[in-house]
Amino acid sequence: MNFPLFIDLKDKKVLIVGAGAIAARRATVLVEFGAKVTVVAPEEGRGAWTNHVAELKSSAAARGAVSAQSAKIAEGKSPWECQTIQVRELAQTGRLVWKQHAFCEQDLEELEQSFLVIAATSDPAVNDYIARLCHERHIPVNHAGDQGQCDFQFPAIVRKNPVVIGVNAGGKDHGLVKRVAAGLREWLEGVL
Ligand SMILES: C[C@@]1(CC(=O)O)C2=NC(=C\c3[nH]c(c(CCC(=O)O)c3CC(=O)O)Cc3[nH]c(c(CC(=O)O)c3CCC(=O)O)/C=C3\N/C(=C\2)[C@@H](CCC(=O)O)[C@]3(C)CC(=O)O)/[C@H]1CCC(=O)O
Ligand SMILES: NC(=O)c1ccc[n+]([C@@H]2O[C@H](COP(=O)([O-])OP(=O)(O)OC[C@H]3O[C@@H](n4cnc5c(N)ncnc54)[C@H](O)[C@@H]3O)[C@@H](O)[C@H]2O)c1
Repeated sequence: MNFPLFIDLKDKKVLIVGAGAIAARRATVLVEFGAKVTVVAPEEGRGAWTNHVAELKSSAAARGAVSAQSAKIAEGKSPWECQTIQVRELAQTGRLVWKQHAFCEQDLEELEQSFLVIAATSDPAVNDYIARLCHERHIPVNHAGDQGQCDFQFPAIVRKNPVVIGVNAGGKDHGLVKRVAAGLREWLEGVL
């Protein structure tokens, strides 16, 4: 069972390696909490994010909705599904710095200055390598493809100022986490 530590991320450097769906989901949340995020990746991902965007578009078109986002919100989808912002847009609007190349030696300094690191590339060997670099330097790392190499996990976040709730199931059931968070969001609306 993981301990829910509530960390002040304001102006702390976070390095995310990879720019796919997972990286975008994490970057969106971290930026919102004030972290100074740098992404290192040659291009945006073509994995889950591409499917997600295609699904958003077809669902919006089917409903004749004004925007894909509003269609999803109307369907009661979770915030990550509605609100995740792509890495390119976060970079273009100055909310993070995107170093557009594959992770290499010149990024070591960035890694060493980071408070947290997220290894979320589609290449397991690169993720393993980043996790190892972090473990050797005692920098907390989240490895998107292997929970055994993670020092911390991402919770589902429920928040209404000033309350923040993080939901986690020890990495055993993200579907359960999503359902619990959805229930808590509804409940929090009623009590605050
Ligand atoms: C809470 C949330 C936060 C977030 O990620 O932003 C979260 N996952 C969310 C969504 C989500 N995750 C996945 C999909 C399917 C589509 C997709 O691929 O994107 C979706 C989307 C959906 O379900 O709609 C697939 C998935 N997830 C993990 C694996 C690997 C594995 O299980 O090993 C796989 C692939 C294997 C599989 O498909 O089973 C692992 C993790 N997911 C975690 C958190 C961590 C601990 C969770 C726990 O405590 O159990 C951990 C360990 C990551 C970590 O932190 O290291 C967020 C809901 C936010 C919300 O609703 O507000
Ligand atoms: N934890 C979770 O919730 C979860 C869910 C699904 C998948 N995963 C894992 O997360 C990984 C990423 O998933 P995704 O859907 O975001 O992938 P994706 O394919 O959409 O994106 C991969 C990203 O990695 C980048 N990349 C590849 N090689 C790189 C390198 N050498 N240096 C820097 N960047 C590099 C690509 O440019 C791209 O931006 C998957 O491979 C899988 O292991 C985790």
